[in-house]
Amino acid sequence: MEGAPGTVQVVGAAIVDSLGRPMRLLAARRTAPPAFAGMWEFPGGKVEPGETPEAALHRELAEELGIRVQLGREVAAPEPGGWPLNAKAAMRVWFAEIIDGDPSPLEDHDELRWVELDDVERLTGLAWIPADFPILEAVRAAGCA
Ligand SMILES: Nc1nc2c([nH]c(=O)n2[C@H]2C[C@H](O)[C@@H](COP(=O)(O)OP(=O)(O)OP(=O)(O)O)O2)c(=O)[nH]1
Repeated sequence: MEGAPGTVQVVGAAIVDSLGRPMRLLAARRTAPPAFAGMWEFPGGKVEPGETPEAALHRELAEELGIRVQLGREVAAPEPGGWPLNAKAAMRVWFAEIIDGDPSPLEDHDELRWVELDDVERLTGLAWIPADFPILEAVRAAGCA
């Protein structure tokens, strides 16, 4: 599904240790661009023309982290295009569990960290991209449901 016209469609993964009983979330620290370098995010990226959002997410996770995942449910977002990131972009986020590979920061990240979902202080204490905080809250709420 395409996002709203003129909107850059971004996809991200809330990678958890187990889709059935998520306890930990994998946070990734960006290396670029300078405005986002050092900030934590949901690994993912932009959907390319002709690509489905799910295919884009699988591609990005393979490129960036060297993993294959099983996607779980989508983290319900306030708009069909997903979570607003800025004036031009919105991100849809899916839960995901690793089914192959050991995640490593191959591209775009310099550190990966598993964080307990119920350790709110530690999780929200990371310097996430500001637009990600509401998403993080929804991930926690959905994951702990
Ligand atoms: N991947 C990701 N991007 C996010 C998050 N939060 C957030 O505001 N963004 C923004 C940063 C970027 O402006 C945009 C995603 O771009 P990207 O740089 O990850 O996309 P990409 O891998 O396809 O990169 P490129 O081809 O444009 O170089 O969305 C997040 O949690 N994950």
